[in-house]
This record gives sequence, structure tokens and C-alpha cells, in this order.
Amino acid sequence: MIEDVKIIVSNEVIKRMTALPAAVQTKALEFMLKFQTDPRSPGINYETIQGAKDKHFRSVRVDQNYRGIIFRAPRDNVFIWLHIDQHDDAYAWATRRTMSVNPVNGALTLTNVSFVENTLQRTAAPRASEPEPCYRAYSDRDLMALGVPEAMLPAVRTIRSEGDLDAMQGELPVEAYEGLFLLLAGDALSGILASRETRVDRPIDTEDFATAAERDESRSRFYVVEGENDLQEILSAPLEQWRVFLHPTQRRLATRSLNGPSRILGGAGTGKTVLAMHRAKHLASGMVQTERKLLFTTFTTNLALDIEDGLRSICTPEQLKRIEVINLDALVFRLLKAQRYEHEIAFDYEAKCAPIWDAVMVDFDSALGVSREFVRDEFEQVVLAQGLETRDAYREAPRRGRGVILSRKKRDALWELFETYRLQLSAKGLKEPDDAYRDACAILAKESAPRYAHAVVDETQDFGPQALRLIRALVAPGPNDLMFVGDGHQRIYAKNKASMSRCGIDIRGRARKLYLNYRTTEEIRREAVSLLEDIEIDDLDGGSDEIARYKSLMHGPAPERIQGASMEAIRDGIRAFIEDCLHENADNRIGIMAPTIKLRDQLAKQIRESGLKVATVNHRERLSRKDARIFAMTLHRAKGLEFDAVAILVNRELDENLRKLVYVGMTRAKRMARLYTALMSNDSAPLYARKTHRCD
Ligand SMILES: Nc1ncnc2c1ncn2[C@@H]1O[C@H](COP(=O)(O)OP(=O)(O)OP(=O)(O)O)[C@@H](O)[C@H]1O
Repeated sequence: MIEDVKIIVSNEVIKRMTALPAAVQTKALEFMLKFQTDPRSPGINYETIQGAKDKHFRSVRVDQNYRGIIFRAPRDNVFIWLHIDQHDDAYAWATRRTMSVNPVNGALTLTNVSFVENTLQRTAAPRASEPEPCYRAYSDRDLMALGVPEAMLPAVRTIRSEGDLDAMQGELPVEAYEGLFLLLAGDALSGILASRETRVDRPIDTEDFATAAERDESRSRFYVVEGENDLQEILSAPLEQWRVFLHPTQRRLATRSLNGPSRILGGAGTGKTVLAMHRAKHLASGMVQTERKLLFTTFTTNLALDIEDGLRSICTPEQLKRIEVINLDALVFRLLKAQRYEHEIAFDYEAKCAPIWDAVMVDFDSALGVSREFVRDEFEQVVLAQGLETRDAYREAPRRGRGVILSRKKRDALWELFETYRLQLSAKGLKEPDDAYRDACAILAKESAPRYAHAVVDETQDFGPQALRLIRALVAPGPNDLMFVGDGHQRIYAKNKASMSRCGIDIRGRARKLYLNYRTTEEIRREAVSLLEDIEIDDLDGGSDEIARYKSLMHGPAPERIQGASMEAIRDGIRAFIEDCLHENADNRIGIMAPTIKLRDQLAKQIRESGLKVATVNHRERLSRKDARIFAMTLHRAKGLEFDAVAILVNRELDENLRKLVYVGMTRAKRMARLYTALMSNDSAPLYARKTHRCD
């Protein structure tokens, strides 16, 4: 690598590398090495391209048949490798495109000029009944501020519907597509630009490709080569684009300095975990003293293990040493154990707490006019959530969202049950996790220094108030202290609804959103979202969230919903579904999900009996390291994972909780999804309940 030269590679080249025949790949890598060492080397023969729209495009020879397309900037020795293909296709590709710097937001942009010309021809004579163009109210400068390349403006001006916009998605930079659909959804331009922190007030030198390449918008699609080995490292896992090419908002949120806690919301698959991992890497790289680490925490053990693997693939060993990845239950367990805590934390409600609760509830007086379910909810959502310890505190406690007003007399009667339950639990050496969390908080409060330098928290929606208070207590308030990512739509532990501000976490001015789904097709996303219609979703901070603004970047077959099938029909259907998926690509991974362990096992057994190998995903397992293609799991366990195809089986009506679980399950699918509702049977009783093990 030489100092005065800037070498840039587009994400398209990196993606295409994997699709090349093996022999060509070797040649392409050889070329990459030469190019990276010195793109001006006499060994690289830059040929002009006849008929090219951009006079700075050149072709280079990769092997007998294959050509690379390079953009050689007019100044500053900037070389951008844009494309690789067979000779004629590469030339045809190059003649249709131009490179430029967006004069308003300063991003590097590649435009398909033929696409623009074709669009203009096709839409030259609009029919009388057509709606007005969508973006008439916006100036060219407005649209460019959102990221629309100058050369694309005429095409964007022909958009008259969401469908027109979607048809243009592949030709637009991600931030432009996102900005345009947010405008269509009714957001104000100023609001979009402000939340993205897009600067439009500085003069842009449109010939300065070197500076443009460094901007967050450019870096979502162009990689600036920095060291000898980094390209090689990227090419070792070329499909894992998230390691290198972040959405501009992801990059900004990962790398900027924040004056306190932040919260990032985003629907399923919008890259929250990816952002959180890059945030951890960024903060770890800047940590000077190392006795206090960065805590990366999440809800389940499995996810913590996967995140550990993800971090290992993007961090240096030095950075890794400064990060501790652990799920919060495990952290609390360890913390209390070190203090010789005399209670066992009853993480498994069903086995440990339920018998005691049921025994206490024998004294329940139905004359109180509330159900047994209500009493348990009251205990979890009011007493445990607020950490109430005395009858007086319960008498005074706010009971927002509980729906039923309780007189003092009724509260006193309930308190007796709660107190007895806690005493009996304690007599057996047990503590409810929420109470144990509170004890851990009290221990931390007495310590002279906070335990961690920063915390990054994934799946925040599943942390209740006590967990949030504990996280707050683990890190001292200050710049870059806490980052939370989450999604209320995916809350599958219903009791854990919390408001961050009420737990001492002030995110005002530091709340952001991610909108683009990188995992799921738009068809699956829509089907999954339709399950949540009419369900109110919160924003983790006492407000509400909505799902209308999310979009997927990919398309595929519509998911199927099959109702009322017999187990035999389901088994045969899922088998055919699996075969289709493996036929498409033998390396595809398929997730088979059910709400209970019993149903999961029943299904897995049937599929195994039909001759296929099925791995069961259990607690504390790294999915990424399992040697299997078909995985069976509970819907709870599916959280945070992803598969090429997903088949879900439920055997009772979709109530609100089950709908959320199925939403989580279905959005694990990248390409294909199917939802079966079995014929209802007698044993279709509570599938979703608090009684599920915390980590199942
Ligand atoms: N900038 C990106 N470029 C390419 N792929 C990305 C990017 N960000 C995320 N992805 C991919 O999108 C998928 C979803 O990302 P991630 O798991 O971070 O989303 P999430 O919002 O945490 O999802 P969920 O809430 O559903 O668990 C992953 O396959 C990830 O690799």
C-alpha cells in the first residue's frame, strides 16, 4: 500500500467474488493483491471503454474472460473497483453507469443512467387517472439531501406510488430509498434529516472522491482499504456484509460520542444487534484503562454466545479483552454468588415457584372479585416490578395499566397472599429473579466504584424494571455510558414491560430508530406485521411505537398460512417445504418452531421419522456451531436467530401473546416462511404462559 493513493472497493465486487467460478476467484484475488499493493503498477493495464457514459471508467483484465471495472477519479489518485464480470457483460455494465459525489450530502454514488432513461421513456405519457407524482413538493436539493443521486432525480420525480418507489429500490442508495419511503409515510423532511444528523450546510467539492469516500453514507457501500490485510479478511467472509458495510445510521450511532444513555428501536431484522456489536467494538477501541470492562448483555444465554462469536469476527484481540459478553441472569447469579448470597434464584418458575404459589393461592378468596391470573399478574407487574416490600408501599403504589381499581381492603387482602408467598419462598431458600436483581442492586449501591465502564444492551424489550435498574447501577452515569437496542413488538416475556426513564435512564435527545430490514423479505415482513394489527406496542420508555415505517430490502415468495391441518398433513407439508428449501440451496438452514417444548419435540420426531436429520436447539447452545441444516426449537428460543426458511406450528388460537411469539418466529426467516395451525386438540391448553422457563 502506498501513502498517496486511495484504494476503494465496492460492496458489489465483494459480494460477486463468491459467485465467481473457483479458478476466476483465484485470479480475482491475485488481481486484488496487485491492485491493493499499487493500483498504478505497470502490470495493470487500464483500458478505456468505448461508449462509456463516464469517462473515468476503465476496464482491467482479471483473466482470459473476466474484466474488472475501475473508476479512476479525476484527481488525488483515487481508484474505485466497482464491478467484475465476463468481458461483454462487464463492458455493458460499465457503459450504463456513472460515478459522482452527491453535491448536497457529499456521498459517493453510482448511478445506472440507462435505468433513468428507461424510466423516463416508460413514464413519458402518464395516463389521465394516475395519481400526482409523490415528491412534487420537494426541491432537488431536498431530495439530494436524503441521498438521491443528482442523475437519479428525473426518475425519482416520476414516482407516483409506493409501488413505483419499491421498483426503484435496487437502483437507489439505501439512505435515499429509506428517506423517500419515510416521506411517503408522512415524516417531515427536516425530521428525517435531523434524526440522521445529515449535514447539508457545508460546501461539497464534487471532484473530491477521497473525502467523499470517508462519509458514513459512502461507507455503506464502499470500502476504503487501509491495511495490508484488511481486504483479505473481508474476503474471507464476503457474505457477512454487516462486518464492513453499515447503514449510515448504524455507523453514526456506533461511532459517535453520546452524552448519556441512548435507545435505538427497530423492527425485526433492522440491524440492531449489528449496531450494538459495532458500538461495543468502537467503545472498546477507545478504552484507555482496562480494569473496568465494557459489558455487552442480552436476555438469553444462546444469544450471548452468538454475540460473542459475532464480536470475535469484527474485533481485534485487544478489543475483545475489554468486552465481557454475558446474559444478565448469569451476571446476577455470579454477582450474588460471590457475595455468598443465601438464596437460590428461582429462574425456573415452573419447577421452583409454581408449587409454592399454588399452595398459597389455596387461601385465595374469590369474593375479592378478581381472577387468580390477575393476582399473579398483580404480583409480577406491580409488586415485583416496583420492588415493593411493605403493605404500606403497596397501598400507595401506582398501578398504571392494570385495568382494575383495587380498594385499600382488597389491596390489604392481596398483600397478605404476596407476603406469605415471599416468606414461604424464602423458607425454601428461594428468591424470585426480580427480587434477586433488587438485592444485587443494593449490593452495587454500597460499592465505591461502578463495575463496568460502559454497557451495551441487546433485546432490551425483555428486561423488566429491576433489570434496567441493575444495568443502570453497573455503570456510572456519563458520556457513552449505556446503549440499549430493542423492539417492543418482540417482547415475549409479557411481564417485563418497563419504562427506562422510571428506572433512572434518561434517553431524551438520544433516542433513534432503524427502519430497513436486512434479513427478511418484504413479503414475510408484511405477513408477520399483519399478526400484530391492533396490538399496542410500547417504545420501552412509556411511549408507543409503530411498525408502519419499516421496510425490507429483499423480495421473495409470499409466506403461507395453513389452517386446521392434521398432524400427518403438517408433517408431509413441512417435509415438502424443507425439501424445496434444500433443493434451492443445499446449504440453506431451516428453523422449525413451536410454542412449547412438547409440540416442538412431537414435530421434530415426526420429521426425523420421515428420514431427515433434525437438531434440537436447547438452552446454552451455539447454533452457529451446530452441524445441521434443520433445527427444531421453541418460539422463545428462536429469538435473535435467523434461518433461510422457517416453518411454525401452533395448536391453539393466536391470542396477543402468541401472535407476538409467532411474529418473532416468522421474522427469523430470510426467504421462506410457513405458519401451520393444527387441528385444535384437548391438550392445546396454555402454550404461552409465564410458566415457560425464563430461557425457553
Ligand atoms: N448494514 C448491514 N448490511 C448488511 N446486512 C446487515 C446489516 N445490518 C444487519 N444486517 C443483517 O441483517 C440481519 C439482521 O440483523 P440483526 O440481527 O442485527 O437485526 P436485529 O434488528 O437485531 O434483529 P432482531 O430484532 O429481529 O433480532 C443479519 O443477518 C445481519 O447480518
